[in-house]
Amino acid sequence: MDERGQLCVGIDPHAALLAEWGLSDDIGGLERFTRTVVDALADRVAVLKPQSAFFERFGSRGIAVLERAVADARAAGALVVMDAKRGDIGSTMAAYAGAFLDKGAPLFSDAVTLSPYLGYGSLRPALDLARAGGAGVFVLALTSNPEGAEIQRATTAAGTPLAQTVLDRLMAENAGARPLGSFGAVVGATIGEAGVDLDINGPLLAPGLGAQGATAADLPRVFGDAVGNVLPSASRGVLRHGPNPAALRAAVEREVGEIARFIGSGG
Ligand SMILES: O=C(O)c1cc(=O)[nH]c(=O)n1[C@@H]1O[C@H](COP(=O)(O)O)[C@@H](O)[C@H]1O
Repeated sequence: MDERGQLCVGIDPHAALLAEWGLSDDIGGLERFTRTVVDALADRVAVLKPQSAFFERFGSRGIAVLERAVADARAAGALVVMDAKRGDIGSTMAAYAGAFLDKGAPLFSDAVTLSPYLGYGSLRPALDLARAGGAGVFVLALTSNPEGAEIQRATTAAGTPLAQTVLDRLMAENAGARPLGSFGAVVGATIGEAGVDLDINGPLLAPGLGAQGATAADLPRVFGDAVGNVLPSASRGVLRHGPNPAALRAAVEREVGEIARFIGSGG
């Protein structure tokens, strides 16, 4: 983020975007779309975040496109966050961890998104494997969608919002790490004032810029003092500028500039 600016670009090959780019909604279109985004941006954005679902829908050939995108993006110097939002009982979580956080796995990524709503402790195998291998995780806390609050802001018997309990656990995970720990939280840029303590000594992935209506100007209000640790993320808001690589790069440059203007950083 210091070197390349505070922005994550999501790779979300929606059928509608493939059509806008003049591509067919098939494996050939998926491959072309993904290759274009990685070639245009992986040497300049801090983080690329492929959304696994858009690749899974094409079966094994889609997964092969995803594998290549991850490898190429990392080779070009971008960090890759695999947006898989996995969550399961611990024994199955160990297999998900193996799929995304084991250095020898075909989909090994720098970090993976996880859902803690089967209980934070169920994520332990992934947290441990990330720690052992120098990778990271982003755990959902307050998601960008309006439906999230009903669960995430519900309070425990002690009166603590559930999202705060997740953030507290992440803070404990990151204790003592400098400059930041590898155990991040997902907090949508769309949620208004967060109303929770975001001081987790870890990165805060903030999707919702662009297509979901948030802008860089919202970041200081949502994140307060933690805004320096925010990794704002946009998918469609950047991707809609394709397929011209120069236009994709220009869109990224504009967004990084806007973010720097409002949060005083940006590489
Ligand atoms: O984990 C995520 O990345 C995520 C968390 C969240 O709270 N909200 C959210 O939109 N996302 C993902 O971020 C991307 C947002 O895409 P756009 O709305 O096109 O920018 C999608 O891939 C979502 O799955």
